[in-house]
Amino acid sequence: MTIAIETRGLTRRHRGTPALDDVNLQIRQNTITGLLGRNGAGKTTFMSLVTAQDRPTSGDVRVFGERPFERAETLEQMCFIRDNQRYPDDYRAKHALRAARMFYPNWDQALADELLDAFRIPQKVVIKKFSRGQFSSLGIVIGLASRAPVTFFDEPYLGLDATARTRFYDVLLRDYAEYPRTIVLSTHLIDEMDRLLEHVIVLDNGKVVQDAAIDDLRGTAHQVSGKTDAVAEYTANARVLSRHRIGGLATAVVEGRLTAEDRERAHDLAVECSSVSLQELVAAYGFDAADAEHRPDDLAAPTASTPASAPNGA
Ligand SMILES: Nc1ncnc2c1ncn2[C@@H]1O[C@H](COP(=O)(O)OP(=O)(O)OP(=O)(O)O)[C@@H](O)[C@H]1O
Repeated sequence: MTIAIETRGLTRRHRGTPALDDVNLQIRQNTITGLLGRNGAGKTTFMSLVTAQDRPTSGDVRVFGERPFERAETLEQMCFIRDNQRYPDDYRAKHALRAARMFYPNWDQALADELLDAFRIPQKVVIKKFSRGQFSSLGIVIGLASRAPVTFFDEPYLGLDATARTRFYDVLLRDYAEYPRTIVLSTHLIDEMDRLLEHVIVLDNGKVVQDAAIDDLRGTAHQVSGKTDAVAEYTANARVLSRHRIGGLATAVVEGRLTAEDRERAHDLAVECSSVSLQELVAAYGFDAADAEHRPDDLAAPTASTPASAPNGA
């Protein structure tokens, strides 16, 4: 197993406030990893640090064993597609592609041409006049045609219509199958993109709260809903990731697989247990107990049933 990206104690602070806090991760070569988490969790910061677009306050980043900063051989192996990419005012799509072709050693012009057509990217309009979706599409074309051994897509779908998003997912899977490489995607469209992902990293407040193969992650938690008292009793000894209450009814996401014993207890307490989607699970990891305390309709989160070690103190 080759490690493509490794970070140790990776920390980035802005005026003392951590955007990324002591992150220790290993991302395997030739996998598609979803980098997930709430707004401000640290996803873009992580990608910027690994691609040497920003420098850590402390800690270490290695890409294929090398420190990327000011190391051309490592930098040309990485492609980082983000929504605030800037181009010169007079640049059209062909100029952006020409620059990318010169930079990325594995560039595939035939794939770039195919995708320009497929995403209907205008040829005669300067990039600065592109619509939001056209701008995202150009990033997708460059990210895929670069065939960079390590490719980062930071929320690549902004402004894309449903047809274009589906096309992106299909082309990504097709090209990855033919040319395996290490791809890291940040996304909030988790249920839509989970079929692409083999591994998931969840960040919250700059820290890693989950790092697992997607198949291991599925079923690591379940949801219980019913009358508030009954849900409280069901969760009395459980590690609760999130809780919500509407009127006299409550829902909680509980860590742990749903066992036959759980089903029996649920039946006795007249509560309903169900599986959670990846999106619901990630939302539960980002659940903010402190916020919930201020909302009268939510159960006060930190209770005896919620061990202090739970993510976010939830
Ligand atoms: N240049 C900066 N100066 C001050 N704070 C910053 C700076 N860049 C990032 N931050 C802060 O660092 C934290 C992490 O930001 P980051 O952009 O990495 O989050 P994210 O997970 O990518 O969020 P989103 O899903 O909204 O894109 C945020 O609280 C953000 O406000």
